[in-house]
Amino acid sequence: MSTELSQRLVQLFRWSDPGPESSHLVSDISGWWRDPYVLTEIGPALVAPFRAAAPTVVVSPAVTGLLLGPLAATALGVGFVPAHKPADGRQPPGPTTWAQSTPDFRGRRITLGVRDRHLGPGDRVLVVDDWLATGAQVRALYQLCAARGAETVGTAVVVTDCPPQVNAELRVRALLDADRLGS
Ligand SMILES: O=P(O)(O)OC[C@H]1O[C@H](OP(=O)(O)OP(=O)(O)O)[C@H](O)[C@@H]1O
Repeated sequence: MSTELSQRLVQLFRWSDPGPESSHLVSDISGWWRDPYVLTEIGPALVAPFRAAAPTVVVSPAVTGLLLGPLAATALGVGFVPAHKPADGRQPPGPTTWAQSTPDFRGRRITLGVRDRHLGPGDRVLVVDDWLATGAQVRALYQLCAARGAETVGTAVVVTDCPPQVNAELRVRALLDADRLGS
């Protein structure tokens, strides 16, 4: 990744205070999307470590993944498959394979679903997301891909906050470690 991109990712990131009802700050990554350089460069930077693995498809979880995943897929010249979260209030139509995560960074067990007709044997999946905290949602996506007979080549994220052993287990490549962003 270029120094310019990593500097902009850090400079454009904000921690946001949701108010007295919240005990913690929340990440604000909206500045990344507003910057044309980041928007152009982030997809190619995410996929660069995985080009040799020849992914055939990018899979990303809703909702931020619906923006980031297509940027990565376009950079690879492959298609994109969203992992739906019915908790959002919308059910994907047609046959769908489901997986449930272990508790994620907010203690939530997230149900994720991928349309059967978009993923199957012969696919080599690159998972793409903005942030890895516990790795719970990515692990559930790996289970989901395996249930469809697809192979996972790894996970590309912008920021990882995971311990090294989790990054290694999930074959994670990140553009930034969370400690670059302070708190
Ligand atoms: O490593 P984990 O503990 O699994 O958590 C990481 C996930 O949590 C966040 O998504 P969230 O579910 O908040 O959805 P969002 O994209 O709507 O922010 C983030 O975008 C990752 O997808």
